[in-house]
Amino acid sequence: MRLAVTTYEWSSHDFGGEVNPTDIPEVILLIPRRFRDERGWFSETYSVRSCPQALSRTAFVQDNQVFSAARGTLRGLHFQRPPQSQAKLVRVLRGRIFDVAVDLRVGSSTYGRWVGATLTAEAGEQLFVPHGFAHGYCTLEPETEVAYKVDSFYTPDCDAGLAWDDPSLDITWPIRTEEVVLSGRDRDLPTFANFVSPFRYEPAETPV
Ligand SMILES: Cc1cn([C@H]2C[C@H](O)[C@@H](COP(=O)(O)OP(=O)(O)O[C@H]3O[C@H](C)C(=O)[C@H](O)[C@H]3O)O2)c(=O)[nH]c1=O
Repeated sequence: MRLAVTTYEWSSHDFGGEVNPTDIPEVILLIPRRFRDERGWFSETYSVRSCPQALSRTAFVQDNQVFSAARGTLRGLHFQRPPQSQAKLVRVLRGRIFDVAVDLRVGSSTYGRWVGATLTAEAGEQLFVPHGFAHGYCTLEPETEVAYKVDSFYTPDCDAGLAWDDPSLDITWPIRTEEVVLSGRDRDLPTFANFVSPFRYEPAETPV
């Protein structure tokens, strides 16, 4: 079941943009401020100094950049199992995506539920996906480029996933099924019904 993403203005220069708690408070939508002038604009897209605590506590170790040729390219739902689970900070360099996080933390009040947000190069929205969540996105334009930070290195032996179209997750993807472009691996991912989660819910020590 989809949970809402609510937006409110955040005018503080501390971060300089907007931070939007979603209905799963650990999943955070951020819109870094853009300083515009006659040449264009400048934005600090990531800063340990000024980002929400949940991000400044995350020691990212790897940057990824992904090009998807076709609109409707769907990557996910993926996660890495412990001890190589990953938190991710996702943004779009070109085009638009619908980005989704699914709560896999046993004991969470939102276990098995998802939040989604449209991220665009035009506005610079970012989504922070913490440990314990599956992550996936579909592109909404051709030739979309996505960049994201992760806090654990790629570890194929820990790579895992769930089916994007699992009816028990009931994710409302904003694309028609017939236009979805999937990898062979993503076509064969298991369903949530047969899933035994390696993640446990741990209440955050401090607010995000
Ligand atoms: C993820 C990753 C992949 N690779 C290599 C492995 C393959 O040869 C090739 C494509 O990998 P894959 O098909 O797993 O790429 P995506 O389908 O975009 O996977 C990602 O999709 C969703 C959205 C995620 O959140 C994960 O970060 C990740 O699983 O890149 C690497 O060398 N390093 C990496 O960190």
